[in-house]
Amino acid sequence: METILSVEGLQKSFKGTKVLHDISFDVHKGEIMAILGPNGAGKSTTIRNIMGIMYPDYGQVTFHNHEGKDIPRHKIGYLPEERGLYKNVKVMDIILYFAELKDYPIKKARERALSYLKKLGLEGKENVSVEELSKGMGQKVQFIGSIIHEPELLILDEPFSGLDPVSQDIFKQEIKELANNNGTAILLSSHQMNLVEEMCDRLFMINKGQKVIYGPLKDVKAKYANFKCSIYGDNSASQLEGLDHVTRVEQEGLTSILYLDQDIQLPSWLHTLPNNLDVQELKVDRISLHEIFVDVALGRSIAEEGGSTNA
Ligand SMILES: Nc1ncnc2c1ncn2[C@@H]1O[C@H](COP(=O)(O)OP(=O)(O)OP(=O)(O)O)[C@@H](O)[C@H]1O
Repeated sequence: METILSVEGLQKSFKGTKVLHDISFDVHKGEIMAILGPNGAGKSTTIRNIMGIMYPDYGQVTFHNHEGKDIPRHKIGYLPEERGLYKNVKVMDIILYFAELKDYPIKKARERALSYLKKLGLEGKENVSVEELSKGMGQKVQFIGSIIHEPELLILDEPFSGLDPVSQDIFKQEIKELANNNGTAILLSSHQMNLVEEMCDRLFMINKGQKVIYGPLKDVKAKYANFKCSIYGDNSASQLEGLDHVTRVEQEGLTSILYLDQDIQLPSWLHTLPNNLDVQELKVDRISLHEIFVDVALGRSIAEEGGSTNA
């Protein structure tokens, strides 16, 4: 697997407060790598250090064999968290402006722009002024601007925020195609865990500027996605909490969710359930990436473990 971007031992402080502690990860050609974490975890600061908007106090960023200020940034595409386009400029002109900034041939850029406008449902909008677009439409134009020059590495900071579900699906599809068909290395920051779970190959989760989890999605799920058992029936929380292998219980109405520990053997555990439990319905699932994320954000077992899988 060819490494396109390598981040090693990144540290950054603002006014004496350390917000990044020893952040290290790679992004490979043709993969979608997610950078995840609660608000204020340090995702955007990491991305800004990669983009050279600021430089780290320690550590380094390597793109192919280029480091720091020598990185050829025209080979990188970037959709920043802060959205913004010049208002009284036509859609095509702003996209061509992005292409020009990256030294990309204008004729080719125009053809690509028309094709992407069509793909993203903005056919015929090329001569419309940016101020006449809705927020979501503007975001699509900015997205096109970030990929118009066929970047080898694409960094997307919260690409789905503010998009309706249909547009989210279109973006998701497009991002997957860029990775699978064009071999673009993609670093994606997002809070939409369901989308991340459907898209990413690997993930890097940080909390308070520190690595918590790093590895392929399937390994992360195998390691952290414990079973949970939902029971519909009239049961007391204290009885359920007393059952073997139950780490915590959440109740809403007559539904109880029992979170189970890693050591469980499911068939034998089901046999140990006492006969006096009221079980009208019972379902067992693995917890989702969303729940793994919530565990990390709330400092439950995963964060305490400071665990990582092998990337
Ligand atoms: N320019 C700055 N000056 C001072 N503190 C900053 C600056 N930029 C970020 N921070 C602080 O660094 C920490 C990490 O912020 P960052 O924006 O990287 O988090 P994030 O993970 O992207 O969060 P969110 O999900 O809310 O966008 C926060 O405590 C933030 O207040």
